[in-house]
Amino acid sequence: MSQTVVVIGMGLIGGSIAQAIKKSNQQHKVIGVDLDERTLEHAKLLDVIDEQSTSIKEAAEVADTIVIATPVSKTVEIISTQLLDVELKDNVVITDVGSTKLTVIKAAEKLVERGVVFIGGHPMAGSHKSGVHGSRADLFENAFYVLVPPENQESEKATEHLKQLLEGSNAKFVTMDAKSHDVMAGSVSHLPHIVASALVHQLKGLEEEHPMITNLAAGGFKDITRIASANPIMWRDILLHNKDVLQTMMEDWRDDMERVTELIKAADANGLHAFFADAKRHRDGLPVKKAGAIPTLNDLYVDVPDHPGVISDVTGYLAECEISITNIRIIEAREDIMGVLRLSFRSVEERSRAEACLQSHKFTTYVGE
Ligand SMILES: NC(=O)c1ccc[n+]([C@@H]2O[C@H](COP(=O)([O-])OP(=O)(O)OC[C@H]3O[C@@H](n4cnc5c(N)ncnc54)[C@H](O)[C@@H]3O)[C@@H](O)[C@H]2O)c1
Ligand SMILES: O=C(O)C(=O)C[C@]1(C(=O)O)C=C[C@@H](O)C=C1
Repeated sequence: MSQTVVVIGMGLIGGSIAQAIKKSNQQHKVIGVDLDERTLEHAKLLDVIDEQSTSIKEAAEVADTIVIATPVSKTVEIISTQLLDVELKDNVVITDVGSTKLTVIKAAEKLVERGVVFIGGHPMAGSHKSGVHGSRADLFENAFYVLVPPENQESEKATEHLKQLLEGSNAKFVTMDAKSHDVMAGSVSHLPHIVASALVHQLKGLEEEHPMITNLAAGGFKDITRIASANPIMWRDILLHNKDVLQTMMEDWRDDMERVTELIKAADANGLHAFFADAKRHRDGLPVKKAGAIPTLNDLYVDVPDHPGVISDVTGYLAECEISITNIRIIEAREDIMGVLRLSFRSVEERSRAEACLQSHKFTTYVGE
């Protein structure tokens, strides 16, 4: 049966949700709502949505499902004020995609009191890029997608409805309570974001005295600080809405840094070794292949001889095989040694096809997981 789905906030996540819904529900109508008309024009041109609107009220009135994909403070405002003034359909299901859950669920209490079903949501995948241009139907493929249903009878039916609606995302749905979500997301997403941005601030502070410093910032710094390029409004809101959890985590973090400082001061070789060895053991044991904690990047490593044109050979063969690369990086390219290329693909299937394609051209490839 055809339904109307309204997605409020046509950015990276809203656009990806809209595309995933359209992928597996061609019969549904997806209306995109945003404050920014140009964003809506682009979403329409890119075929991300069927219709556009700048009015939450007008769109929400005709919606069977509403997905709110704005920064968390706006989401809270929309839920606790704007949607309260709307004559919603009787069986409407409302969800959000915000990176924090407790304040969002709390904000939804008034709607819930009115008999509206609200299920919190958070797809655990994304990017440091924002905006509808970066959105993709497969952005959440293989990633965990957290749902926070209320404790009542209708929630089971509504949860199933959402899972079905979002089936095209190929995400792995899990349900949990808001508090547990905020603690876990605080550890694996929010605290790392603060640390990444702090590292960039530290580099900035040294730039005047050491102008060469940015040239030396190689793999490690780039890997650990990529996320510092994300949207500051989104991250401001995340910290404001996971305040209590993050205060405690920052204190624990400070204690940890204090502990390492003491080990350095005391030149405690064993203590320092244990600090790194313990982290390595734990990090190496994290589920890389499974969806989740460390999302698979679908990477393929390719040995390349050190001669001019070899990278264009690799990309050329992949183009011939009609395989798109989402990221490419030279890991080792020093003189006299074999270089290693790291290629990233959208899915494991694409990576397998790339493997076969490059092996048929006599390249040695391996999956680094
Ligand atoms: N980016 C990620 O990696 C990621 C991953 C998972 C969840 N999230 C969550 O998803 C949400 C959206 O993030 P994003 O990365 O898509 O941001 P984005 O900046 O790409 O998009 C947000 C969109 O919301 C619109 N908007 C803002 N206020 C609005 C309002 N009052 N009414 C209508 N539209 C409004 C903006 O114009 C923009 O187009 C956030 O809550 C974020 O915490 C982000
Ligand atoms: O991959 C990235 O760039 C992200 O930062 C994605 C990321 C994360 O921290 O893992 C960011 C915020 C979200 O709420 C979920 C996912």
